[in-house]
Amino acid sequence: MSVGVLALQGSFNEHISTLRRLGVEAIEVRKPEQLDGLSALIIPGGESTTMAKLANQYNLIPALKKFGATGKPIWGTCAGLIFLADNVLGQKKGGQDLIGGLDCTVHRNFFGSQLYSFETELEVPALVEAEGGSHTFRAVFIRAPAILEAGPAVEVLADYTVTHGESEKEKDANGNKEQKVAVAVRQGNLLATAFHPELTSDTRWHSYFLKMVGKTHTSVLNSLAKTDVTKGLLVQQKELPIFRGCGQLSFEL
Ligand SMILES: NC(=O)CC[C@H](N)C(=O)O
Repeated sequence: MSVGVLALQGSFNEHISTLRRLGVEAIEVRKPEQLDGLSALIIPGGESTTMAKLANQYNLIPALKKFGATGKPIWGTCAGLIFLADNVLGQKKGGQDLIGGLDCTVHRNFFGSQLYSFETELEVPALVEAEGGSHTFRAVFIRAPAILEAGPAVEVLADYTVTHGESEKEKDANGNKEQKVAVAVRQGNLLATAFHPELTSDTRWHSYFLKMVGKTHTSVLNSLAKTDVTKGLLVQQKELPIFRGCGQLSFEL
């Protein structure tokens, strides 16, 4: 089994390291033909408009849509979630190419500009049930999107409540100060997270995805069972893009 990671821009290296650490063959995908024969695909975080432009240049959009139509698992993290959404609010003028398939409405920069990036402990019951470990997950939100509406086939795995400011402008469309949004969802073979599991040392989201991919791949499941997820930090916290001025993730406002 091999898992492709869209490697045009953003945090693809971190996904690849985590997959390899879990004993899985990880392939950088930059050309349509590199999707052939993959068991699954990860679309990393980064900047979705830039990624879409590059995907267009490499003639990848039709191939990505075709890959999605095969029903093979795809996991989108942050910008990857935007790529997978059927409906995106807050797009740049002229719009952007999307793969679609995930029946939801996503706000591209829901939490605001880069300054409003944050980390939090998220409750993710389905992840803990499947993978064990701590009852919360350290979630890194970097100029993150959020899922505002989801169709009936979409299972919400984690949500987050934001408190808007006092002014009328900052209340949501219904005048509420508090708003609960979904930040991790699953719809069949599509998994999407508004945050960046690849930037933490906790490999449970990757294991969860690999189990979606590898129900029939016992060798992978066996090697996952032997992996000690607590060993070694993938990225030291001080090195996260949020702190180092987005070296890896290039943002456009
Ligand atoms: N960290 C991220 O992937 C940010 C995504 C960003 N909001 C976008 O529009 O693409």
